[in-house]
Formats: sequence, structure tokens, C-alpha cells
Amino acid sequence: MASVVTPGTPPHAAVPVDDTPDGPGGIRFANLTYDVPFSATNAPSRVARLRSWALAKLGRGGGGVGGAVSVPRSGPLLPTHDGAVAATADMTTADSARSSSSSACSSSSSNLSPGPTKQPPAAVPATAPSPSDAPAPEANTRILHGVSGVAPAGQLTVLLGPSGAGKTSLLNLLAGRSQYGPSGGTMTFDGAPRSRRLRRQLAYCMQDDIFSPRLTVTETLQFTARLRIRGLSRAERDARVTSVIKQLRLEACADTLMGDGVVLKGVSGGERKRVNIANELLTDPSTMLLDEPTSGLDSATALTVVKLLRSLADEGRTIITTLHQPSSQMLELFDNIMLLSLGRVVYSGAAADALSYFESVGFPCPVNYNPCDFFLQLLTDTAADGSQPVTRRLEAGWAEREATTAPAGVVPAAGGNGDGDTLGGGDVRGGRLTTTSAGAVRAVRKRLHSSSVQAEQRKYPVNWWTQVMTIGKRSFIQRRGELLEWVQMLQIVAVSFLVGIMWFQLEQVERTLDERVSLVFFICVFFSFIPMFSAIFSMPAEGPVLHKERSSGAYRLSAFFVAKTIVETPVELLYPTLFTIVAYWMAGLRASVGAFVLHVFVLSLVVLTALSIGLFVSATVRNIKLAQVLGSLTVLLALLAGGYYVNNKTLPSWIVWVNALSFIKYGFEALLIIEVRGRTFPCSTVPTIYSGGLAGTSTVRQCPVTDEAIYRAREVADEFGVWGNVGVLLLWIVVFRVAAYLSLKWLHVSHKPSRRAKAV
Ligand SMILES: Nc1ncnc2c1ncn2[C@@H]1O[C@H](COP(=O)(O)OP(=O)(O)OP(=O)(O)O)[C@@H](O)[C@H]1O
Repeated sequence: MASVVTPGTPPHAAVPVDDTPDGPGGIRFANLTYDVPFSATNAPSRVARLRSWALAKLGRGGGGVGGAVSVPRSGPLLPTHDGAVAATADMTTADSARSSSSSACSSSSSNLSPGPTKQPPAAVPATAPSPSDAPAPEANTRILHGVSGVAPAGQLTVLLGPSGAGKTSLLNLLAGRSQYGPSGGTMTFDGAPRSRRLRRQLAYCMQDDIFSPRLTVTETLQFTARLRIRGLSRAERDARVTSVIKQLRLEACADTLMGDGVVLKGVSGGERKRVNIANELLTDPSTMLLDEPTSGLDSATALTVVKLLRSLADEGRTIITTLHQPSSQMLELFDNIMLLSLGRVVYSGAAADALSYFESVGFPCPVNYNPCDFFLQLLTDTAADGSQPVTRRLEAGWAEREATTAPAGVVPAAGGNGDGDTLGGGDVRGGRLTTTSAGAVRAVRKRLHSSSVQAEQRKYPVNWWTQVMTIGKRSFIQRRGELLEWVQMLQIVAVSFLVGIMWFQLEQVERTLDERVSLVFFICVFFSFIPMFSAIFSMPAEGPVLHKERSSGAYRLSAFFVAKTIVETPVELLYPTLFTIVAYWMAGLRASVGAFVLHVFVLSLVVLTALSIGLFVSATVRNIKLAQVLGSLTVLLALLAGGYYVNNKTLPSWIVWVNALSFIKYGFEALLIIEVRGRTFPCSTVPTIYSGGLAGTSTVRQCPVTDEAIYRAREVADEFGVWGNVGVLLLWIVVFRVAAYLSLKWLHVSHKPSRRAKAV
């Protein structure tokens, strides 16, 4: 046996560790605190941050970022109207702001008074100070204040609390997915600290059920199974998917698209929630954390989902879920309830004991009232002055109870010590007749223990190549669906015919040279805009799925990136190829198969360059509007500096360098060389810049017009040749792809928990 104690955690909060299937089951956490930087909650302006930074550099203080000022810990405890004492000593001003803002959202009058049955202790002391409850550093806002609890194996534990109470933050901490990691406290899972192996056993169903919209339910589950389950044959994996579909009663929608709920119609809201659970259930997790699995569902469907969770708990799994407004029918299905208010526990224990506890502290639930509604109303009850005396009293009451009854800072598990032995078949737990047997709990844990010991050795469930193949196949289905949309097809076919008609069968004479050059330039510009914006919109669409899957440790970012590149490259080249087949021959561009093939090749590179730049922009800038603006500016700059509208001669000398930055210029020059190299064009009666008959070139006309004359007129560096331009485009593609990869890795979708998270 060992102990897990983190710095800043009082020794009494040590939780025994027994890393065996027979050790204490479930999740235990004690004195968990969670702080987020003040700037994250209050978002001071850049100017304020800059000012703060400058003052700090000058050594003049400045009150931290955004000017947070701590209320001294020894500051006065606020008396409340009923004589109880409000524990505000450990709140920063940011806390107070959060507290009062959440008050402002709740009812404005205090209409819940203590009932007559039992009087609460005359004056409940404030939360007992403990090291983990110490004030957060000045620049932080404390979201969770020393939260302790137990979610025993084989039981359904429900987190309740008003909006902003910290339910999601607690779940994120337990799942190791919080943005900043816990700042203090301990947690153990089946008696052991969190480890890589646990990450595989722990399923986290996030509130937003994020899926690739163009996959069916079965495909979605099959791809997850392929990525997250190791060592099964294809038949075994399919059997697992089928059994999960059956377990979650998804047979009727097995072949329905997931959809996105906006443009693409797919499964219903309730089905989507169940697919979300099914997706996590595939790995046969011992522990499931669910954030609002019933949000947006009607009461009957919500009850079905909760019943499902009940049955999963009865199989021996540890289930913790947050719920917004459970019905009284649901209450019957819960084993334990943990009530949170502004980051503090006000009750944690058997669901069936909650009412008697509230009665014992002076808040009896009215007859025929939904107890959960009653609890939540108590916690949102606000006095006329904005204070929350009831909440404060409940917090203080629970803190006192914790201090006196559970020296380890751990609430006794409902119905026993949580080791599973007390959960005999037909055991009465929290007033509910349980069906979970100690054997079921032990069987689940033994099975998972042995399989996960092997998993411990590996960072990812399947090897890199399998990851690439699986993600590639999935991306292909997704992109194929998008690309083959008839609207997109229509756009390309229409534009290619339009172009073919506008530039129809250009004569090979000087008179049409300008049109020929403008057509080549137009093609480059058109195939820069379309892919640039397609890429800019791709990350916002794919990012959430990537983030979710990377957070569960399903695959490497490099596998995603390589798969995306391999699959999307040929798919993205479909449109330029289609366009060229129609427009090239209709317009009468160089009638040679070699020139045609080279034209398609160079145009493809232009498309890939625009895609790579767009990908980099969307991977770096999260704000889609800003990404759009940056994308437009980039293409516009590339267009203006592309060599058609302005060139080195017309540009002011100090800005000539922008020409070199225009990727369109390289594509344009390469295509122009392909078009005119080695060709001559008979002069027409009206002189043009190409024959040197116009001012600025030569007074003597040179007939016929040669390719060199065209290069001169257009300032094309022909010594660079087609392949020189191709080389530059390839360089742009590589540079921006690598930059996009690094940006994704370091800026947004790293699955790695923060250092703080690793420490606990
Ligand atoms: N990373 C963060 N940055 C800034 N504020 C945060 C962060 N994480 C949580 N918070 C704040 O912490 C508080 C608790 O948030 P949390 O999402 O945990 O509440 P919740 O109980 O799940 O609410 P809801 O029921 O509305 O989902 C909120 O006021 C939220 O704004």
C-alpha cells in the first residue's frame, strides 16, 4: 500500500492505494481545488495586460493581470441574516464577482426559509481552513474549493448543482482533461492514481456530442473500435460494435448518418446522445464520466438514458454523471448525489439520505415536490441584497459535517466502504434495492486490470500505420461526401463552361494574347480562392472531433495529419482537373497533351499551396471570422502581387518584395511559360505591348510575337522556367503544412494534460 499526496495537500487527505482488482473500487477524491487564471475568467483588454506587464517590468506592482485584488484571508466573515456565517475569507475579488454574477442569474428574492421540523446548529462555523482551501494566487480565480467525494464502483453517482457550480470542471479534473489541472488535492481510481492505463479504462462523454456528420452510426462506431481497441480481429470488432448497438438500442438508426443537426439531417437528439455513450462504451471502460447526457432531451428520452446509465453501473462500472434537472423518477435510479454550489460541496452521499440530511439542517422538502428541483432552488435562492444565505449555510453545514465525520476528507460511500464486498445481490443501498453484486464489480475490474496492464506499455492503442489508415479511410468518406455534393459539382461545371464560352477558341494571334494571358491568370486566382476557404472552414469542422479523440489518447496528431494529407490531396485535385478538362480545350489553350498534363500539374500545386496556407491560418487562428479575413487578405495580396495587374515596373520600389511572396505569381508564371514557350503569334494590325509597339517597350514592332517578347512584356523570369516555379510552390506547400502541424500541436489540440494535471 502506498499513499498519493500532492504538494499542498494535508497529510490527512492521503488516500490508500491498492493497485489490484480487489482494492477499493471507484473514484475517490479529496480536497480538490481548481484555479483558472484571472485573465481567463475576466479577459482583460490587451491594453490592460500590456499596462500590467509594463508596470511589473518597471517594478511598480500593478495588482496582477487585470488588477485582481485579494480579500485578505483574515478578513471579516460576513454575518448573514439568519445568524450563520458566510465563508468568504478565501475568495478573491474575482470569486466574489463570479458569485454575485451567478446570483444575478438566479431568482431575486429569498423565498425558501428553514422549515420548522429541526433547527440547524445555532451558528454553523465557516468552512474549516485547510491548506488546500488556501486562497489561490492573486491572478487566479478559484473554481473548486477543496471538493471531496467518493463514487464507488458499481454505483451511479450524480453531480447536481446550478449552472456555473463547477460540475463540468470537476468532471474534467477527474478525467484529466481540465485546461489547467488541479491546483491541490488527491484522487484515486480503483485505489490507484491516474495513469496512462487508466486513460484507456476511463470514458468521458462530453456535453457536446461531436461526430463526423457524414458517417453512419455503424461507421462511426466501427472507426472508433478500430482506433481504440487493440488486438481484436475484424470479425470480433464488428461483433463488439453490433453488441453495443444492441445494448444501446440503436438498431433502428444503425445506418442513418450522424448529421450535424443544421445542414445535414441525421440521427435524432436522443439517438445522438446514445451514440455518444455507445462510442465510449466500445472500449469496455471501468469508469464512465458523463457531462449532461440528457441535455436537450424530452423527459421520457432522458429517463431512458438515465436507466441505461443505471444498467451500466449495475454491470459493475463506476458511473459519474452531471444532470441538469432530474425528474423524481430518475432520483430512484441514483445511488449517490453530490450537490455543488459555486465550487463547494453542500451534500455528498446516498441519494436516499439527501432529503433527511436537508431536513436535519433545517430545509425539509415540501410534500409532493421533486427533491432535485428543491435542492437546486435552495442553491439558487438569493436575498434582496444579492447574498445567498441559504447556500452559505448549506456549505458551512456540510463542511462541518465533513470535518467531524470523515477524517480522511472522504465521504463514506453510500451503503458501505466502497470495496464492493458489501454490495451483495439484493443489497439495500441508499434505500434502493441494488442489483449490482460484489462479484460483478470484481469481474469487471479483474478483466480490465489484466487487459490494461498490457495497455500500460503502449502510448496508443494501435500502431501509427493503423491510425493513418483508419483516419484516412474515415476522412475519405467524409470528404467524398462533401466534394460530391451536387451544388459543388454544379459550381465547378458551370464555371468551367462559362470560362470556356467567354474565352472560346482563342485565335493564335497577337490580338488575343492579352486574353490568353488573362485566362491563365484567372485560372490561378480562381483555384486559389476556393481551396483557401475550403481549408479555412475545415479546421472548425474537424477540430472538435480531433480534440475529442486526441483527448482520449486515440491517436497521434502526426497520424491525423498524414492521413488528411494523403486522402485529401487527390480528392481536392478533382475539381481543378474537371475544370481544366472542360475549360482548357474549349478556350483553345495550347493544343498539346503534354502541355495539358503539365497545366493540370501546376494548377494542382497552386491548389495545394492555397490549401496549405488556409490550413495554417485555420490551425493558428481559432476565430473563424478572423481566419476568413486573414485568408481573404492573403489571397488578395497574392492576386495583386501576382504579376498581372501590377508588376515590378509599376510597384513603388520599397514594396517590390511583395511580388516574391505571391504564390499566385509562381503558378501564373509557370502556366504562362507552359502556354507560350517556343510559340510565335502573328502580329495584328493594332499593336500591343507584346510586339513592342506600345509606349514603354520599343518603338519598333517585332513580328511575329515570340515567347521571349511575351515574357519581357509580362516580366516573367523565363530563366526560372516551369520547374523553378514548381520548386517554389512545393516549398510553400511543405513550409505551410509543417507550420500548420506545429500550430495544431502546440497551440490547440494537444491532448497532453498540463503539468499541474500530471502532478495529481
Ligand atoms: N477554463 C476556464 N476559464 C475560465 N473560466 C472557467 C474555466 N473553466 C471553468 N470556468 C468557470 O468556472 C465556473 C464553473 O464552470 P463549469 O463549467 O464547471 O460549471 P457547470 O456547473 O458545469 O455549469 P453548467 O451546468 O452551466 O454547465 C463557471 O463560472 C465558468 O465560467
